Amino acid sequence: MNADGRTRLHQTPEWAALVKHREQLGEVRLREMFAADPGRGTGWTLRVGDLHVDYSKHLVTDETLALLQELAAATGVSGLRDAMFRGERINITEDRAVLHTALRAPRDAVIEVDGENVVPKVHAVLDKMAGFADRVRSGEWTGHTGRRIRNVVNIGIGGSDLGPAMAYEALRAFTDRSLTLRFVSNVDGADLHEAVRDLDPAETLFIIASKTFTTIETITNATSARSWLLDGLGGDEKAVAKHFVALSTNAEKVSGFGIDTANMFEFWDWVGGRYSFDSAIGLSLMIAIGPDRFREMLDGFHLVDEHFRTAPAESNVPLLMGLLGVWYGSFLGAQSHAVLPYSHYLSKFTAYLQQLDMESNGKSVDREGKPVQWQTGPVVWGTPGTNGQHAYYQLIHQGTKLIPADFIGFARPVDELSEELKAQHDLLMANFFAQTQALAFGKTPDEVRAEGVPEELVPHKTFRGDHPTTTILARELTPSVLGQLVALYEHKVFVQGAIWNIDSFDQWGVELGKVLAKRVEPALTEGADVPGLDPSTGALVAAYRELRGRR
Ligand SMILES: O=P(O)(O)OC[C@H]1O[C@H](O)[C@H](O)[C@@H](O)[C@@H]1O
Repeated sequence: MNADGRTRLHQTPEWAALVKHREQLGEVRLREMFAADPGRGTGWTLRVGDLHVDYSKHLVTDETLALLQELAAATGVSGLRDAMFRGERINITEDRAVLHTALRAPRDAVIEVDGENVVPKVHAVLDKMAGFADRVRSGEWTGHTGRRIRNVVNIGIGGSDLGPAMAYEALRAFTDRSLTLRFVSNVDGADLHEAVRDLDPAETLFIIASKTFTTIETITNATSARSWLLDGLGGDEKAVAKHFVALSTNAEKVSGFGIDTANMFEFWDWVGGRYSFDSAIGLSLMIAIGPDRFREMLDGFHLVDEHFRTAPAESNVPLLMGLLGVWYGSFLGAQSHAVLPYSHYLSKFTAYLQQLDMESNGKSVDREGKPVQWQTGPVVWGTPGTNGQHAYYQLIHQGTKLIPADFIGFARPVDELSEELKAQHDLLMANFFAQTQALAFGKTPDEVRAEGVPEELVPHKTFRGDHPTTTILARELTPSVLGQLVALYEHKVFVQGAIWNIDSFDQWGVELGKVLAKRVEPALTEGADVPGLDPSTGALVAAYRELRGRR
């Protein structure tokens, strides 16, 4: 029991019912479940927007799903969801509203934070971004020497990098191919070096993306980028105004850095970094794909927001995906979750989801600050599927770990591929379907024997199967579909955080390393003493100084 009288999650009857169900269920064999219910393949599918979602290959029965839904009801998922959409301060440790859903609301929507409708502000910034993006795209916005902008370099990290970088890759086929976009995040100077070494400063626009505008990696890279620009353009400080814009919530720090706030695109503290690429943080993407495509993407997000907000529990896709994750993590002991897109364009999608999911739900105290007695967020990992097949799928198929996976694929390749390359798409998707089939149904020893395999090799060539997957299939990867996919995962993460009773919207876990880095840096550069440095790190610092040629 908590101080406020709430029963803790693992002590609720709904949790106990799932523990008991798990014991009674024993081994789940997908072959048997499909044999008993041949309609499972067509019946266990849902549709949201353009996404066809198949969950038939999961280690669950009707009863499992019913019990999970009871857990969601008992833990107040829908109440917290409604509070989020209403703009209540559900990020309790930072005392903030959580309103990324307002970023994609239509112009006439009304969403209030502290009595103020934020939708007009959202659209005012979107309009300002659209005006700027159009001017860059048309060549009307020129650099300091009057040349048109041909290169856009986004400098940001975490939520100020991963979203636009991922979406730019995802929507490459919709981008203006005459523009070069690059993303710099790492404070390793090699990142900026490689990004600008072949660019002409006279044609390069830097977008400095930082919610707080205090992130040391970003400010350091932005300072170096400014030097590179000024060196290349003869040192006239006035050049900065034509080559630097900022995306931030912090006007004071932006002008302190030397960027005119007229060239700043604003967002607000109720937008979490990892939920921000549909805010001003998406400016680089908007320049690449144009404001109309960007709006299509926002409408895709909004469509899934509305689905999550209004669809009944049994057909609510983010709710279902969240519950399945809770089942595997909290009741079947899965530690990780693979996301495997069968699309080259989604090559950065899983990396993007890592921040979304792991920074949100990587928590070990509940909303009341008590240690959790249950598993929280999984390790999220994966790369585009076919590449993974030739690398780590072995472990998924025949290793000892339970790894639930999401397979994401598309029926059509992008239009601009040649006919020959388009024809390869069927082979790509044949792999997509074959893998989920093999994972679910495996290959029995008898099937292996029937192929004439010598007895001693039979165990090696047997596939147990029963590896659970969700299949998400859409016609093609458009801006709208990308928005739908991201919103689906945002809300999946929300559902899990709500059930586990953790604050999915803070990220205190990244703070300690930042503080310690600041403390250690003078030891590396000047050999200064670091008070309280532990012996292991102290010895490593000494070795570093020696290798670096500093004594
Ligand atoms: O956008 P910024 O304020 O520069 O923050 C960039 C990133 O850094 C932090 O360390 C947080 O962990 C992330 O949530 C955030 O997205």
